[in-house]
Amino acid sequence: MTEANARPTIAVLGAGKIGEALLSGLLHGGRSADDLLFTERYPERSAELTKTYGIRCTDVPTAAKDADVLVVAVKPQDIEPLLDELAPVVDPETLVVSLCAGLPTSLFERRLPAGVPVVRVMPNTPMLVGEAMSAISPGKHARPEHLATVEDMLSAVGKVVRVPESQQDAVTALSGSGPAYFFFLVEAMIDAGILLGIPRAVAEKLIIQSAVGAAAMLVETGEHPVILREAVTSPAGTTIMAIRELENHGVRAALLAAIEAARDRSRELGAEHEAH
Ligand SMILES: NC(=O)C1=CN([C@@H]2O[C@H](COP(=O)(O)OP(=O)(O)OC[C@H]3O[C@@H](n4cnc5c(N)ncnc54)[C@H](OP(=O)(O)O)[C@@H]3O)[C@@H](O)[C@H]2O)C=CC1
Ligand SMILES: O=C(O)[C@@H]1CCC=N1
Repeated sequence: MTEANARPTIAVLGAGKIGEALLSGLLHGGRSADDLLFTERYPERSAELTKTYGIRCTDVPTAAKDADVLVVAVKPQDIEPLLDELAPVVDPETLVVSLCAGLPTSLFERRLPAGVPVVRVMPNTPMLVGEAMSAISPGKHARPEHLATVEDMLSAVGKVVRVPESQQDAVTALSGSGPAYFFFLVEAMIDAGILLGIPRAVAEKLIIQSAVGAAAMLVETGEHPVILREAVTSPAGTTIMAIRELENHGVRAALLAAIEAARDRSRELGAEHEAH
């Protein structure tokens, strides 16, 4: 890849949930299957992905030779053997992009050839439908053109922001895990519908469309969530009775504590690799 705007060949190392979401999102965003590669541990999984997306599965040395961008998408707990495999074969010019929660760019810089550019990314699974929120941070050797390449890749599957790497553990807790909190809320609200005697299919429709509508209002009006909530909350009406129960049960405090715990776990995942 020589021209600044040329499409790089991208290899996803570890095509699990987020790796598959990236491959699928890139294809939907117009990338050609010929410009994509992936590695996987089990032949059944590789065959399934190749059948679904028409993308070639390869091994780590071939990915390192053929790709301009190596996207590391294994679990943080699986990083060490992958770094052992990559270190002898990766070219110091190849851009390494890590999607791994908690792992600092310095880990990759220490274990891979000197000078290799590394960009740390925290995406999320709405990537599958082109609605990811990704935050990117450059490592020591990543230059503006590397960040531009990563931004170009990720803007095909959603929105992208740049953050200092010191904020990545917090970002992981907020938007990386964020979709899970919304799914949890939707699941609980559907249960409430069942409690009130609404058939499951109807409860699902009511709640999912309410979630879609609320998200669209946040995006399209640009209003603060407090203003939007106040517009739903009529004096002495139904909503305020529910809000009182949410406050009585400490839902706001629970969210603050939950997101802080997720941030702490991200830090812990990084610290587990400090000795290596
Ligand atoms: N899921 C999410 O919402 C998000 C995840 N992330 C990050 O993305 C990374 C992947 O997460 P997720 O997709 O959920 O995890 P998965 O376990 O679904 O995906 C990881 C995949 O990599 C495979 N794998 C492990 N080691 C190797 C190897 N050496 N070579 C090739 N393939 C390998 C795994 O195989 P096997 O199944 O056999 O272990 C698995 O298929 C994590 O680091 C996580 O922190 C970031 C943002 C959001
Ligand atoms: O749960 C996790 O560790 C990963 C990182 C962010 C979302 N999923």
